[in-house]
Amino acid sequence: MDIKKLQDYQKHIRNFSIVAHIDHGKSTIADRILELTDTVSERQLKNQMLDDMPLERERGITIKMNSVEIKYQAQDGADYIFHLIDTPGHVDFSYEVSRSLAACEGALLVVDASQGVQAQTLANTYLAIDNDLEILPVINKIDLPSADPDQAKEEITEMLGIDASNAAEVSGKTGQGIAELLEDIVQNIPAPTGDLTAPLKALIFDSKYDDYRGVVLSVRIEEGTVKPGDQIKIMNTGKEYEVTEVGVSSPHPVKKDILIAGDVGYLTANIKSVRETRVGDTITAAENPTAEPLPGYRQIPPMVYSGMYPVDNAKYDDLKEALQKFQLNDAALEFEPETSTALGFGFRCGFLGLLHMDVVQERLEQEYDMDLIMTAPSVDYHAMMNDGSTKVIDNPADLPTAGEYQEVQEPYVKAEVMVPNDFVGPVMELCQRKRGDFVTMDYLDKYRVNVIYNMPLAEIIYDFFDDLKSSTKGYASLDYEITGYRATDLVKIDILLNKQVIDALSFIAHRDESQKRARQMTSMLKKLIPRQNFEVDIQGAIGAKIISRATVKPYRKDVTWKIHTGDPDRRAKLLEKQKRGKKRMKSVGRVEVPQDAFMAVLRMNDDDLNSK
Ligand SMILES: Nc1nc2c(ncn2[C@@H]2O[C@H](COP(=O)(O)OP(=O)(O)OP(=O)(O)O)[C@@H](O)[C@H]2O)c(=O)[nH]1
Repeated sequence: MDIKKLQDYQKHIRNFSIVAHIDHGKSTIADRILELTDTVSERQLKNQMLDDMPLERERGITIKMNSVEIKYQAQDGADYIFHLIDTPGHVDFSYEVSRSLAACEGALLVVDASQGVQAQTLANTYLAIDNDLEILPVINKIDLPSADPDQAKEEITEMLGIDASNAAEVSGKTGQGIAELLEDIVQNIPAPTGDLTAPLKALIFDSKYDDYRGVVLSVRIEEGTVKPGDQIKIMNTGKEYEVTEVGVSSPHPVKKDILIAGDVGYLTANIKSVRETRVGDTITAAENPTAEPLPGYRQIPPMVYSGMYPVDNAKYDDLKEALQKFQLNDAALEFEPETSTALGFGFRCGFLGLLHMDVVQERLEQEYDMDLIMTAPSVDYHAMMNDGSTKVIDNPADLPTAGEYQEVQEPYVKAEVMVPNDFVGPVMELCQRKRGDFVTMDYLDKYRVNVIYNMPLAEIIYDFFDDLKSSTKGYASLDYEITGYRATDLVKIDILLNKQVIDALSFIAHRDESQKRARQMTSMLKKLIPRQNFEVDIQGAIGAKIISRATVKPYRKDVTWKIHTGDPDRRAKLLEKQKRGKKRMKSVGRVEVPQDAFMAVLRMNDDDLNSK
């Protein structure tokens, strides 16, 4: 091994991430960089190359981060190696941002020239600062007529304390300024400095299960080197493996002979089981281990829980296996078995937020071919029991009956909403309606205000974000963090179908709102539960007291009655459609309940009730 050569190579590495507020153009800029450096040929370059999961493309959001090795010949004539690590932009995924930043020396801070600094810009910049990264401000979308790069620079300097006077001005759309940005990266982001001769010390920042190669680990080598044939040890578990392959993603896997301190790449070592590695663990050499592991990652607790059940009860084991595989790619997903009298055997799953929950459900259905019923999301409550113990309730059905506990506490968040002045009124009105307590209001500049409220997490996870967008014409941005638990006056509302309590439909609400919520829920269920050949009686109850009711009338004839004499093709199609619809139905007692009904609690907004 020629150390001099490797040291010289190391000096030419630049590891960086792109951080931004959602939609400010991270992925677009990444694409332009890939294109300009010929990392991907034009034929290969699909829009937003880094977002390779179908779901990401569909939704236009970056969910899992990816790293790409880019070769760049700078104006000084030398060849540089960039490792660009993409990060997700949604609040639900900030834990992944933090993970990817730990693998970098620098970050491009992308700010939309027409929007300026927004909530997630602040949050992500703080994560970058926490990781001691060199931050390069980049003003994007300068092609827009509404762009005001000087204003954006001023905001970065004032609000983040980062000198942005020399910030790159680019357009991810037209490619303007990207060439200069590449030079900026070479000049301003420091090269990694890890000791090449020290024992191996590498951080696992992501892992992926591959049917052929087993677990593929994304690693950042901090010290030493690693190559195929080396014996490695995972420090957390003490387990040893022989490295079978190392390489980089470019963005497709490219094998390499060796990875050295400063490299960001992948490693395989016949790691078979889902539970053998954890993102955040340190890898070292088995024979000559490093003294101390790297700091690792904070385990981010789930914020939202929901029951997940196979539509077909016989698929329980398949679902278990799918969840286990899935969890390898998604350290934030938690699950444990649970049973529901209504739905049978399933799992209680913990998610980072509603978007995360949707993403997990959709991917399990698409990639693992599962048909799932999910129950309404809930936060976890703490019940202070009469005997002095604390019971954690992540399933509303488990809330003990009144009298058995002293009080129930719910998680609270500090919510920061950044809005233009004109919308302060509607934002405050909304926060108040969601049981928020006003904390303070900071005027950021002439135009914008940061409004801070303490609010129950349960109010945020439902439709707060959508309501916020619609009451501010999309101008507001939201950031929140859990601050603790508070006792509030909560009650459990049970839903009965034909006099039978359906545990999967129970939910928890504030007592002041319980009557309204129960009414909304029963009328929503009336709309969602299809007619059956008998009457379905829907009731909302607190304990034994019925507080709302609705009835689904029986149907008279089968759906094809209108066209009995008509086209047989159409009749067949209609029956097929009906059958497909059934896939997502669950028989609860005798009543067929569709998936939507279990999510009805999410759709009980005021408009629906007012329209009654
Ligand atoms: N006019 C203009 N539009 C841009 C520019 N850069 C990005 N966009 C558009 O802005 C939108 C968001 O861009 P993305 O690159 O997906 O944003 P992102 O920050 O990666 O978003 P997430 O991955 O969801 O966090 C897309 O519709 C882009 O086409 C630009 O320089 N000019």
